[in-house]
Amino acid sequence: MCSRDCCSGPGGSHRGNACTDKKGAKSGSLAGEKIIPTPQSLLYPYEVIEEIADFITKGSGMRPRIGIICGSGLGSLADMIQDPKIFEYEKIPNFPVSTVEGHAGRLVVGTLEGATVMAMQGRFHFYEGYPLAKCSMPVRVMKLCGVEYLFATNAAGGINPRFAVGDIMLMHDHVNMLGFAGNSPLQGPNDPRFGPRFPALVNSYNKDLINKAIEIGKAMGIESNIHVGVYSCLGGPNYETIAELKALRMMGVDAVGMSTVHEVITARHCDMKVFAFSLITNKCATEYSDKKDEEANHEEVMAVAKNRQKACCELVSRLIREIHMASP
Ligand SMILES: O=P(O)(O)O[C@H]1O[C@H](CO)[C@@H](O)[C@H]1O
Ligand code: HPA
Repeated sequence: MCSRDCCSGPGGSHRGNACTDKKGAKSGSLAGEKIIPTPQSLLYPYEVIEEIADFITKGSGMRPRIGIICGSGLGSLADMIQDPKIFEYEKIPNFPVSTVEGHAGRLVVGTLEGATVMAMQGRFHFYEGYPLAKCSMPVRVMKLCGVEYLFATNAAGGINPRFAVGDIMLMHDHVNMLGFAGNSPLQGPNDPRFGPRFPALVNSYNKDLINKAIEIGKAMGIESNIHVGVYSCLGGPNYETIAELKALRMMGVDAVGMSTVHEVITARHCDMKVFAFSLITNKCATEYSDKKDEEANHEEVMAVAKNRQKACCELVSRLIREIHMASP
């Protein structure tokens, strides 16, 4: 019997790290025992994620229901949390550290608008040298802490010419460029305690939450600054070339960044409801120009995020209030 609970009954076994059921059919992803498994999904076995989640729920005395990932310069989303219990990433067992400016590197657990929440003030990016499974590992920790809703936020460059700096794009879909290149946070043997081997990603972004956010934008008087669109994640850390931006636009991408997609994939794999938005911190040039001020830079990204944090905080807190009021 398989000790990881992933085989279908007696006789199930692991060959290498692949899981075989009693008929010998593989439920993991390895083609044969002589193939060295990709370390991706094996980096954090279920039990390790469980230990981290226990550390947080016992340390905070809470089982949060909503998880928030703060984008670059949007750490103030976590500052709204009441009675916060703060966990520095370096003190959480087996947690990576944040290396990017604007990502403080701490987990904040508490209440917001009556709901129990946990927020990551600092996310992990592929370009920091972390594999995607490591970047999105905290989403699985959230799941085992009890989180049902993931709120993922990011700073992004606007490719859609209708977008202005400071606008908010509610994500209704994504183009996973890292996936096009054969990379996924779910790569490697699958542990069905998290989710299925082949998760569907249509309708990943919860329509009810998008509609509620649009209504909230109207109530806030910022409807002309709210859009619904498609986000794409590139590996970074370099910003995009003009040719890449033109290609993304032709593919129907409205905003581009270097995060979020792998977190959403991981969240949908374990059946969390997802709400995500991009704060447009810069307009992406799609024509060649010598003007230095048209080049994307992280200082501008941070400055715009700081300027727009109030609107982003209000949108998030109002939406959480609605979720909490609908089912306390
Ligand atoms: O996606 P977040 O973490 O908000 O940050 C965005 O801003 C940084 C570039 O300025 C990149 O990390 C990009 O992904
Ligand atoms: N490109 C990629 N990531 C980003 C951008 C951008 O223009 N702005 C903020 N994050």
